[in-house]
Amino acid sequence: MADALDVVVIGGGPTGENAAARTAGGGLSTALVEVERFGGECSFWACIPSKALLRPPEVLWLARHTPGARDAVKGQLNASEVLAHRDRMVQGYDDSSQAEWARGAKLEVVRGHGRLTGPRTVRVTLRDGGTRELTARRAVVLATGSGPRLPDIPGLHEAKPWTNREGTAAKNVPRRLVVMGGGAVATELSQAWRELGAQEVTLIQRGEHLLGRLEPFARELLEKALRESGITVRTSTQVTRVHRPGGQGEVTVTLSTGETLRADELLVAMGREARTQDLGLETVGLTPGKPVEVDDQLRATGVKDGWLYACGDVNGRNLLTHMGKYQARLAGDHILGKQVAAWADARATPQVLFTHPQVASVGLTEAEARKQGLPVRTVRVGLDSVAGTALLGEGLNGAVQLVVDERRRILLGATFVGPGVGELLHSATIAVAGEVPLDRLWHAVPAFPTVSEVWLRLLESYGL
Ligand SMILES: Cc1cc2nc3c(=O)[nH]c(=O)nc-3n(C[C@H](O)[C@H](O)[C@H](O)COP(=O)(O)OP(=O)(O)OC[C@H]3O[C@@H](n4cnc5c(N)ncnc54)[C@H](O)[C@@H]3O)c2cc1C
Ligand SMILES: NC(=O)c1ccc[n+]([C@@H]2O[C@H](COP(=O)([O-])OP(=O)(O)OC[C@H]3O[C@@H](n4cnc5c(N)ncnc54)[C@H](O)[C@@H]3O)[C@@H](O)[C@H]2O)c1
Repeated sequence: MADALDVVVIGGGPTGENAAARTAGGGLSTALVEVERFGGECSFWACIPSKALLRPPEVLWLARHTPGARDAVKGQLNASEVLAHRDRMVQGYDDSSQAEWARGAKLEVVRGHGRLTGPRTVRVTLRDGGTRELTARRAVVLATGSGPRLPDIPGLHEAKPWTNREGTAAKNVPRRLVVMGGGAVATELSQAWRELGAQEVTLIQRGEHLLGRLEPFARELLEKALRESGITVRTSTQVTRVHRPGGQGEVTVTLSTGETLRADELLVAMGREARTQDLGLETVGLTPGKPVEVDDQLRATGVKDGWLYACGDVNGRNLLTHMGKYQARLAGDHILGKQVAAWADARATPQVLFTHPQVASVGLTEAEARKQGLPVRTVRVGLDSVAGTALLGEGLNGAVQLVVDERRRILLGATFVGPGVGELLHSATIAVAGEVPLDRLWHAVPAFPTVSEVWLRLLESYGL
C-alpha cells in the first residue's frame, strides 16, 4: 500500500533539501528521496571539493604578493595536505550529517531511487532491492540534478576520462592533464591541478574564447592569468579522437589541428545533462533525457493540474547551487499556496569563479542587455584606483564594469575581476535585484580603505 504524504521530493541535493525543508517548515508532511548521498553533487563532487582545492593556492598567491609575508612562504604547496583538507570538507564522502539534518527538519528520509509511476505517485527502489510506493497529496518536486555530458568523440568513453567526480576527488596529482571544455569547471579545475603540482596542463576549448558568457574584459584577464600560471590554453580547437587502451595508463588525444597530445589523465568538462533518463517522466507525458521545462512557478509545463515541480539543474534554467536553492524556496512557497514568480534566475543571477583572480558577475552583460534592446551604458575602472587594493597586496590588480540602464538609471549587471572580489559581489546583487537608482546608490558610502571603494570610482566615472 502506498504511503500518502503532502509532498514528495526526489533528489536530496541542495535543491531538494531546500524544497523539502520549505514545505515541511510550512507544516506539510514531506518525503525526501535520495539514491546516493544527501547533499548531492555540490557537497561531494562539485562546489565544495573544488573550492577546497582552490583556496590554499589562492592564499599562497596572495601571500606571495604581500611584502614581508612572502618571505615566510618560500616553499611549495603541500599537495597531500590540500587533498586531506578536501577530504575533510567532503566529510570523507559520508552524508550521515546531512541525513541527520533532514530528520531534524522533520522530513521523511527515504534512501533509494525514485521514479514517477503516474500522476502524484512515486515508486522508490530501496537500497536493499525492495520497493516503497509514495503518493503526494499536493505535489512532487523533481530535484535530481545533472551529470557530466560526454560527447560522442571516438574513443572518449572507452578512455574512462575524469569527469567532475574524479576531477574533484582524485587522490594523486597527475603529472600531465588535458582538460576538454572552457567553462567554469574547466577553468577552475585546470588551475587547481596546475597549482597542486601538475607539470603540464592543457585546456582545449572548441570556442574562440573561454567562458563565452562573461564580459570580454573578464574572460581576457582570466585567460591571461591561466596562461601566466603555466596552463596551455588552446581555443578554437577540438578533440577529434581519444586513445587509451583498456581505459588506463597514458592517454593520447588527437586535436582538430592534427596534433596529438599525451597525458596521464583527461578531464571532460563540457557541460551537464539533466538527470531525467530513469525518472518515469514518460508516465506523465514528458520526455526522458531532457531538462524538465518549467514555468516561473517551477511547475513542469504540459502536466495537468500543476502538481509536478522541477527545480535546480534538472530544469536547465540556471545550473548553480544558489539558484537551485532559490527556485526550491519559491516552489516550496507556491506549494504552500503563496503567490510567487521566479525572475532572479533570468535577470539577477550572481556567480563567482573561484580562480585567482576571482571573477564575479551578476545580472546582464553588456551584450545581453543590448540584445534585449535596452538603452545601455557601461563604466569600467581598474581595482588599482583604490587604496584598498594596494593594501591587500603588492602588484595586485583587476577591473570592475557596470552595465547601466540609461533610461531607468539602474544597474543591469556588474562584473568584477580581482583578488577576493567574490565577497564584493553581493553589493552588486543587491543593487541589481533591488533596482536601486544610481542617485540613491551614491549615498551608499564605501568604507575607507576597503576595495569596496571601487563603487565610488565607478559612480564618479559614470558622472555622479
Ligand atoms: C566541478 C563543479 C563545481 C561547481 N561549483 C559550483 C560553485 O562553486 N557554485 C555553484 O553555485 N555551483 C557550482 N556548481 C554547480 C552545482 O554543483 C549544481 O548547480 C548543483 O549541484 C545543483 O544542485 P541540485 O540539487 O539541483 O542537483 P545535485 O547536486 O546534482 O543533486 C541531485 C541529487 O539527486 C539525486 N538523485 C538523482 N536522481 C535520483 C532519483 N531518481 N532518485 C533519488 N535521488 C536521485 C542525486 O543522487 C543527487 O544527490 C559546480 C558544478 C561542478 C560540476
Ligand atoms: N564557481 C561556479 O559557480 C561554478 C563552478 C563550476 C561549475 N559551475 C556550473 O556548473 C555547470 C557545468 O559547468 P561546465 O564547465 O561543465 O559547463 P559550461 O557549460 O560552463 O561549459 C562547457 C564548456 O565546454 C565547451 N564544449 C562543449 N562541448 C564541447 C565539445 N564538443 N568540444 C569542445 N568544447 C566543448 C563549451 O564551449 C563550454 O566552454 C555550469 O553551468 C557552471 O556554471 C559553476
